Amino acid sequence: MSYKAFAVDLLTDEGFEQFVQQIDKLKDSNSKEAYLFLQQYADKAEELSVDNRLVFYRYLADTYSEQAQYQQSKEIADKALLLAKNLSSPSIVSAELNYTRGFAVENLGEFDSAITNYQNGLEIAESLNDKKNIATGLINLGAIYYLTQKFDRSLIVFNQALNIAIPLKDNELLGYIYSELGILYEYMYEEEKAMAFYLKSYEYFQQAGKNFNAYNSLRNIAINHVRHRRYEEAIKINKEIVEHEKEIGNIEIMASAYMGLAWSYLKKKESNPEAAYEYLKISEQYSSQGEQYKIEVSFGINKAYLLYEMKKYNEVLETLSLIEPLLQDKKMHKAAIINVLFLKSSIYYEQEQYEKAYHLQNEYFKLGTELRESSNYEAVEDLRMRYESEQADIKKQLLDQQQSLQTIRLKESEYQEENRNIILAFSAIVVLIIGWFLLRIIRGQQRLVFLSQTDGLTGVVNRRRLIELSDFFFYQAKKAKIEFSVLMIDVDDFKLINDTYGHKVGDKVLTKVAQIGAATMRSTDEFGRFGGEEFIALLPETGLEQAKNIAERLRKSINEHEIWRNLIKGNVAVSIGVSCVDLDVHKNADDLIKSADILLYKAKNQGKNQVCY
Ligand SMILES: Nc1nc2c(ncn2[C@@H]2O[C@H](COP(=O)(O)OP(=O)(O)OP(=O)(O)O)[C@@H](O)[C@H]2O)c(=O)[nH]1
Repeated sequence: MSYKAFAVDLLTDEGFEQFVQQIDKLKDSNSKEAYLFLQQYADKAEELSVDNRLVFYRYLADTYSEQAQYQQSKEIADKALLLAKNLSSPSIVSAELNYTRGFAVENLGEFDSAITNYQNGLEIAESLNDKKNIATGLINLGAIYYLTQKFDRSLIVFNQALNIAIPLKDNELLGYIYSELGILYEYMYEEEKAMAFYLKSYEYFQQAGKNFNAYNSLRNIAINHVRHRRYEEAIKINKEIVEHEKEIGNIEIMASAYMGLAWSYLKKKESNPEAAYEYLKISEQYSSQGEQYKIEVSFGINKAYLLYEMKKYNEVLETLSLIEPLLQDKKMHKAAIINVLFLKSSIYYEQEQYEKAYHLQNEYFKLGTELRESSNYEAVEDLRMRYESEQADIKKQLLDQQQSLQTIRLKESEYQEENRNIILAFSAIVVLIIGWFLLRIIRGQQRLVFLSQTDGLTGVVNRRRLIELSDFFFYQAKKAKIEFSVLMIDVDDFKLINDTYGHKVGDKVLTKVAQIGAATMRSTDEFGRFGGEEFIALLPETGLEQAKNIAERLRKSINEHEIWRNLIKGNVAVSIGVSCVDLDVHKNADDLIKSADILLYKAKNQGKNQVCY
């Protein structure tokens, strides 16, 4: 359907209901056409009654938002909210206008103002006991919370929304909640759960006939694929998306589809930087059409990363200089700033401007730690478990109320199969723009290992990094119930080596031990210097038995190495303590390291040059 096919005299109080129905249809099929259609009537709205005028303005503000014209959306919503003050009793359209305004300012980076609007809207909806709008307000609040890293609050309000939406059986609402839960789980590094929620939201939007939203859910699925580095698949899907441009009619999705293509072409096995650059340019054209703060920042960061990968360092700095003012003015979440710091410090490092690189890198780590601490993943984990079991209970109750559980399950599985086929047929996804921030942080942290956390003498990772990594592996082991072992390694009679051959030789011995240690490890392990003549090996996804074998192999490689002949008389030996995570005994990574240390001293006491576990 085209907006031109609409009759022009539709916007009257008498025909208003019909007008709204038509607009709803048009919005579902093509948001750009709905936007163009409403534009034609903007002047005519003055002739409507106050009630109808408010509804018209809400639609107008909504379509502005859908076209990423947030400033206009905000202005229209402000005008309408002023008008709403004249109403004799509160109307639900005031709640909706608050949500619309909140969404606009959220995308302009004004988070506090957005929270106020969402809370105002929620209050009105509650006073009118309008369940759907209460749920909508909760969804909006939940999204702001995860954007500002308050994951626990976000989880709470999404679950409140879910508890309202499930009995209402409102597919559109459920689509929104699952989509938001998907993003939240993505922020919490729960990739599989995120994917499951996106799929659910896709299914609900499909059932609700919400075309644009369904595409948006598919776009969110994309980030999941990209995180797993399935670039070929991402290319196929992004190409599908760009082919459906007319149907989708949204510049944000287009900008991110082309950005997704650019990344995939650059990072895939047979990298194609030229194609990547071309796609980057197309993406730039789309993103420049919108004034969306999120697009501007995200696009800029993505562009900078791509240029960095292409080693176009001056262009990277130029791009970053355009983003930085946006970050200073507005309260965007810290992830964006972290990315800018990382990129700048990496470039200064490449350009051998070490002092600048070091300075920025310190800021990067400080902010990274703050971000991690403020996120408080463990507390969220407990909440998550509670809510997931609660949801499972609610679902069971609902099913119990209907026919026999057996038939329903059968129907469900048929339905899921059908949906899976639809998804496979589409296989269309685009990158979720905010999600890129997260992806970039992970990469950033990996790269900076080489810049800062290396032991100056031996070249292996230093104590600080070992502690960070052990915390991370321990958290993973606890969360996903996978094993994690630690080897504590100490050079035997090292004082004697120092005293006999001097400190220089002592240093060489330490360097060689580090080199042999690092070379003996698997690619997933980390070998580093803990201090003095002590080393640690971190072995993620490794049980005690396997860790013992690795420790023994390491002890032998060091003790039997030929290199010692050139340095000292006899061979260098090490003692090793081996400990594997036992959640009944170890509360954190520090406990685990202490266990390994105790076993190391047992090995020393039993005669050195041996492994104890
Ligand atoms: N050359 C050199 N020596 C170091 C370095 N760091 C610590 N040391 C020395 O390592 C020696 C460690 O000695 P001890 O703790 O007595 O241990 P040990 O002689 O290895 O004895 P056991 O551990 O019982 O086998 C000390 O003399 C330290 O001064 C370093 O970076 N370079």
